[in-house]
Parts: sequence; structure tokens; C-alpha cells
Amino acid sequence: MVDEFEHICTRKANVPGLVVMKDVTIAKSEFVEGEKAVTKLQDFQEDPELFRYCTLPQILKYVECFTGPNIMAMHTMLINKPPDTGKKTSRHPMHQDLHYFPFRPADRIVCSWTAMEKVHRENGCLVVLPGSHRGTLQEHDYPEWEGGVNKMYHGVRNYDPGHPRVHLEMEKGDTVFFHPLLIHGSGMNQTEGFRKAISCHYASSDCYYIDVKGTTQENIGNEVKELASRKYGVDDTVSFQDTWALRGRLVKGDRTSL
Ligand SMILES: CCCCCCCCCCCCCCCCCCCC(=O)SCCNC(=O)CCNC(=O)[C@H](O)C(C)(C)COP(=O)(O)OP(=O)(O)OC[C@H]1O[C@@H](n2cnc3c(N)ncnc32)[C@H](O)[C@@H]1OP(=O)(O)O
Ligand SMILES: Nc1ncnc2c1ncn2[C@@H]1O[C@H](COP(=O)(O)OP(=O)(O)OP(=O)(O)O)[C@@H](O)[C@H]1O
Ligand SMILES: O=C(O)CCC(=O)C(=O)O
Ligand SMILES: [Fe+2]
Ligand SMILES: [Mg+2]
Repeated sequence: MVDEFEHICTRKANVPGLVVMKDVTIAKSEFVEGEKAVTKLQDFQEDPELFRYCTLPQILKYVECFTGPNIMAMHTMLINKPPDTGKKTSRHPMHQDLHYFPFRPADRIVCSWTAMEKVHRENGCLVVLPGSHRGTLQEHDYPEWEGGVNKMYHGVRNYDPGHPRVHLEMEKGDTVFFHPLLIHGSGMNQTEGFRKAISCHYASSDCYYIDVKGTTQENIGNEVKELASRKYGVDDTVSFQDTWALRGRLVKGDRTSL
């Protein structure tokens, strides 16, 4: 999967639907090429080698405990957290993944996140607020960071900075499974290396779509629709829900609703 990532970065592989994201400060600097420029691959569901991750039985065995037998891979990501450029933009603000999802119930959604190398505090491991998955979905927006913020990196507006935190230091191949309401983020990468992880958000295909109009999710819904229109030229008849239905892939059981 590391090799496939390199093929994509050096344009030896061209994958339909894939979104290649650069760190905001790297995108604005000159002469950065290939994999050193890429912060994140989003939506690799059409890449057979990377998508193999989402179908691994040793992952699905645990996923099924949360989703039940009808399992959809709704969102796929390979994160290549770059060495921080000095602007602290390699941080990922504290957030709840449910903010991005117009489907419910939350308890039938789960993220698997696998370290592709050793992750620790220095290279920006995941940081979680234990117990926060028992709360509700919070309002999210761009944090007010001096050095800039990456596109769509929304953070929880008001979270208690005194809440206990756990740093998830992991060995290569270790996987965490977490609830979409769990407040989490990741720190700055203070090493010279790129910290790689691969992840998939799964949901029961029995989940249902919700309308986010008038909710705290309206802001991200509008951003995703703008991106879909800019990237694929689709008009307003393609809804936020549709962008998820088009990307989701069944990995086990029947596609009943999503
Ligand atoms: C048919 C319908 C199909 C549906 C498709 C819909 C696609 C949606 C994909 C995204 C969904 C996200 C949902 C995530 C949910 C899961 C939870 C995970 C939490 C997250 O990880 S959220 C963060 C994810 N963020 C993204 O994925 C951002 C998506 N990427 C982009 O929007 C573009 O890659 C980006 C960043 C705008 C770059 O566009 P691009 O056109 O490729 O780049 P250019 O080099 O031409 O630059 C244009 C302009 O943007 C500036 N730029 C570059 N990188 C960034 C950045 N990281 N942040 C902010 N700004 C950036 C660049 O400097 C240029 O600016 P100018 O001022 O010079 O014009
Ligand atoms: N959808 C989910 N995705 C991932 N992890 C989940 C999900 N639902 C529950 N968990 C995790 O499974 C464990 C057991 O879940 P449970 O609902 O019993 O929560 P709990 O944290 O034990 O809270 P409670 O005190 O209410 O039992 C918890 O550690 C929780 O973080
Ligand atoms: O890998 C990370 O740094 C965290 C990514 C994350 O939480 C996300 O993209 O939703
Ligand atoms: Fe997240
Ligand atoms: Mg319990």
C-alpha cells in the first residue's frame, strides 16, 4: 500500500474520484514534488490495492460488532502527515467525524485507523478525549490559527481544554476503532519523516440519510457540495447525501439503505 501511494504521488496510477490534498503551506510554496507534497489521499475506493485495506477480514471482524452484517465502506483516507513547515498546519484540530456524515445512527458507524509506521507524540499521533463519544455532536468551524488551516479541517468550537487526553502511540500495523462522536485530533509532526496512516469509516448499510439544513452540519455540507461542483461540474441537484451515496461501497452483506 505504501508502494501504491508512491505510484499515485508520482502519477504512475490515475484513480477515478481520488482527491489528492496538499498541506496548505506546502501548496503555497514552490518546488515540492511527488509524495513530499501530498498530505492526504481521500476517496481511494476505486484503487483496488488501497481498497483492499477496507476489505481485510481481520478488520471487518471488529467492524461487524458495531455495524452488524451489512457493511459499507463510506469514507477512505490515506494520511501522510508532513513534517511541519513551522506554521503548525500539520496539526489536525480536535473534531468529531460525525460532523462530516449526513447519516445515522451514530452507533452504527465506526472508524478504523491503522498506523503504517510507528506513531508517537513527536510525529503527531492521534489524541483523543476519552468518554466524549457519550456526548452529542458539537458545533464545528475553522479554528483561529495564525499559520493557516487546511481546507475542511473544522474543529470543535468549544471543548474543555481541561478534559483528560490520551495520546495513542502505536506500532506499525496497530489499529484503533473509534466512535464517530469521539473527540480527537492529532498534533504537529516535529520529525523529518512523513507519518503515514490508512483509515476507513464504515457504516451499517441500514443507516439512513438525514437532512443537515438548519443543523450544525450545514456548513460542511455546503463546502462538500462546492467541492463536488468545482471538481466534477455537478449542479445543485447533487445533494450532500448523494456525494456519500456515490462514494460508499458495500464490503459485506446487502446494500439496504445507504
Ligand atoms: C459526483 C460527486 C462525488 C462527490 C465528490 C465530493 C468530494 C468531496 C471530498 C471531500 C470530502 C471530505 C469529507 C471528509 C469526511 C471525513 C472526516 C475526515 C476529516 C477530514 O479529513 S477533513 C479534511 C479533508 N479535507 C479535504 O479533503 C479537502 C479536500 N481537498 C480540497 O478541497 C482540494 O484538494 C484543495 C485543498 C482545495 C486543493 O485544491 P486543488 O484544486 O487541487 O489545488 P490547487 O493546487 O489548484 O490550489 C487551489 C487553491 O487552494 C489552495 N490550497 C491548496 N491546498 C490547500 C489546503 N490544504 N487547504 C487550503 N487551501 C489549499 C491553493 O493554495 C490554491 O489557493 P490560491 O489562493 O493560490 O488559489
Ligand atoms: N460505534 C462505535 N464505534 C466504535 N467504538 C464504539 C462504538 N460504540 C461503542 N464503542 C466502544 O465500545 C466500548 C463499549 O461500548 P459501550 O456503549 O458499552 O460504551 P462505554 O464507553 O462502555 O459506555 P457505558 O458506560 O455507557 O457502557 C466503548 O469503549 C466504546 O468506546
Ligand atoms: O490521522 C490524523 O492525523 C487524524 C485524521 C482524522 O482524524 C481525520 O481525518 O478525520
Ligand atoms: Fe477524524
Ligand atoms: Mg459499556
